Amino acid sequence: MKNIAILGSTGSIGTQALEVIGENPSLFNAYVITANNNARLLIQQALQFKPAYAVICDESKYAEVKQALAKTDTKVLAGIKAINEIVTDPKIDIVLTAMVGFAGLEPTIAAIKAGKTIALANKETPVVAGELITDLAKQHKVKILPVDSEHSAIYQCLVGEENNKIEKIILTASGGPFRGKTAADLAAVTREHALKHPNWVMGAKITIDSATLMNKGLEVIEAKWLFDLSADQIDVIVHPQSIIHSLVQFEDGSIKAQMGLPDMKLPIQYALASPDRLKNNFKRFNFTDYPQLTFEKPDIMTFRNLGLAFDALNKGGNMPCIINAANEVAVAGFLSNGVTFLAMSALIESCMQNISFQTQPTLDDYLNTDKETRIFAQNLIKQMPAKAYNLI
Ligand SMILES: NC(=O)C1=CN([C@@H]2O[C@H](COP(=O)(O)OP(=O)(O)OC[C@H]3O[C@@H](n4cnc5c(N)ncnc54)[C@H](OP(=O)(O)O)[C@@H]3O)[C@@H](O)[C@H]2O)C=CC1
Ligand SMILES: CC(=O)[C@@H](O)[C@H](O)COP(=O)(O)O
Ligand SMILES: [Mn+2]
Repeated sequence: MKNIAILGSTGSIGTQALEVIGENPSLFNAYVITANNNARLLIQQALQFKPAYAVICDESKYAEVKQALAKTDTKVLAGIKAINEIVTDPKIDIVLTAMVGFAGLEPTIAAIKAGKTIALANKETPVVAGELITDLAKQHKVKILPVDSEHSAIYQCLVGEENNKIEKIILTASGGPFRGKTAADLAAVTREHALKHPNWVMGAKITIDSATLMNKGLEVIEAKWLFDLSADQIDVIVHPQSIIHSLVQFEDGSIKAQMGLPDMKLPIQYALASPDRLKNNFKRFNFTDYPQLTFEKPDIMTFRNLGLAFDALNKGGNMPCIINAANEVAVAGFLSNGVTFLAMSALIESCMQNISFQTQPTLDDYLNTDKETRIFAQNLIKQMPAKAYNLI
């Protein structure tokens, strides 16, 4: 029986992880669950899964959760510091990082330092601090098992290939809801359009990232660190059906792909059960339902974020941290209707040009870069009319 700490149990990945745990009660136990402020769902999950701990980040919701769980054995904690502490509990086997955004960084570091296996969904962590995280994982002999579907695909393709060199990897991208659109079309798109992903149902932030292709940019950086690759070993191909989740090309030219219907429960289950595969009743892929699997080049002239992410990867240092923070502010601004779709790339580029660059950042430097970038980006949003951004 593995004890799992699910950081972000109330989100898209978190709720699907609980489904996987519920389907395999003899293998997995939800030992810790956490939410940012969704107290109602956290309470429901605690009543159903009976974890040892339920943590609510928003301290103003503590009393509500505590009262609702008063007659249970679940201990209730509050605040982000409580998450950093609870991940070190000796009974935890795996920490599933399913929180969204930069907030995932410190709990992931705390969990690695405590020697916990990491099931990594929070891609922002390796984007911001890939070198620091992978060095720490080596130092503490900790496994980082990818949950992101593309990285899980690559990881699965690499099983049994430990002695073989990777020539390159090919990350597949759906192209998002605006595939094929021109910049003029994009000037008028709304958050409602952008939130309709063609193949996946996910949290709001990653869904917008998919629409701008920033998700693929973040995944390129994530892949660099998880698989120790250089930027020119990472290709991106648009595959609108999201059936091939990614591919690895070895030095003999042979390509291995991992395929399946788009369903995050599979990579979540694979990470939790690793190295085993578990029998399940997930819907199976049928070739005749998909007479065409198609592939095309990403349009990086229109969807500028993918190119910006490659620039950040090539520049290194704290630049990926800068694009991550700028992107989080841009996406929040777009979701609240204050920033237009095209303005998001302009905002990110402006942050890349203006925030102090550091070649060898420490954790404190990342924390400061994140703060500095958010303030700068928020000021840009306040000062400049959205229309002006649209013209850049
Ligand atoms: N959804 C997907 O299919 C995929 C997601 N990922 C990655 O997984 C991560 C989670 O994504 P997803 O599940 O879609 O996101 P959601 O927005 O659906 O869920 C986010 C979770 O994190 C919690 N949370 C949000 N902000 C904070 C914070 N500041 N401090 C602590 N907890 C917080 C939320 O709590 P509350 O509910 O209270 O707000 C919620 O439990 C992201 O990094 C994403 O890129 C990767 C591949 C696929
Ligand atoms: C499910 C998952 O891993 C997402 O990251 C998904 O890949 C998003 O799709 P695109 O970014 O390819 O549109
Ligand atoms: Mn992905």
